[in-house]
Amino acid sequence: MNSIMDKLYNAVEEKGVVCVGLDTAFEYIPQHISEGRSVEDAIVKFNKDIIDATIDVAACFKVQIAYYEALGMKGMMAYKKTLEYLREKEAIIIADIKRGDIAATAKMYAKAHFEGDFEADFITLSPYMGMDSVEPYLPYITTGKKGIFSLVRTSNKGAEDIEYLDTASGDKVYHVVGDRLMDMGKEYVADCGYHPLGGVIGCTHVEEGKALRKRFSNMFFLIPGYGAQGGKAEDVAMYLNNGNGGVVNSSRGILLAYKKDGREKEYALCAREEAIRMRDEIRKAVADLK
Ligand SMILES: O=C(O)c1cc(=O)[nH]c(=O)n1[C@@H]1O[C@H](COP(=O)(O)O)[C@@H](O)[C@H]1O
Repeated sequence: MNSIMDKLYNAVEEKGVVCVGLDTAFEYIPQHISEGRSVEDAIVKFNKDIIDATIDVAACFKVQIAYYEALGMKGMMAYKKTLEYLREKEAIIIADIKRGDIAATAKMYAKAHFEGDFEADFITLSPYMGMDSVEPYLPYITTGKKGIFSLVRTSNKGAEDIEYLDTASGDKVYHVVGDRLMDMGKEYVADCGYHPLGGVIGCTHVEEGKALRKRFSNMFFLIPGYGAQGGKAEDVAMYLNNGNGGVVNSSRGILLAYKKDGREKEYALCAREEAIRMRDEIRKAVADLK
């Protein structure tokens, strides 16, 4: 069986590491698109254009649910239609929902985002309620069709507040989280060598890149922080294994690429150019590491 991890691994081999972040704030949409359309239609039109323009150069798409939830029902309709379109195009979908709750509730989140209107291939989780808050997702993971990305070491400054705390063993809290995921994931390692309990590892603290890659050798990384948050291709290259083993998200950097040269009418083409530039820059950084 071609599991979701094998699909993601193969997509990276074929298309590179770029994960296009559909964090579509309504104000990002150029006026000629939003004018005369409902909020829902404008978001869907913008997202479809970005998807069409980047699908052959993106390993996957990450849809950040907050941007849609913030708009109420019309936002959630746009979210549903965006996921439907991605599925129609056979794109790999990461739903960035960052859930974390007791097992009974987590079971409902799993159903909500691995089935039905909001079905995605991967979802993001916050593991801070412990591994019993992650276990309810396993029935979906055992099918080989679904996976998760749990926060491990995030890209924000506040990562230092809790994730960086020292534990009695000398490890940081984020090491312990990663170890637990590695332990839980070992039963599910796919043919490509990675298991579907991936980790979110921001690329804004470069000094740890190599160490994390070594310690969590068969954990697939979702790497945010490139571009708008200051992460560089040289940093990202260290979080990868020969250019695979992770996908690198860029949201604002891709969606707002048109603003740099005031090319509003060409927003989709600008997104494509930026995704290609990013892909090639990271490929070069990986090659330079060797
Ligand atoms: O889980 C995430 O995706 C995530 C984790 C993290 O540590 N940092 C982080 O920025 N993110 C997400 O990655 C995206 C980054 O967006 P840009 O900074 O615009 O590229 C947003 O959707 C964030 O919610």
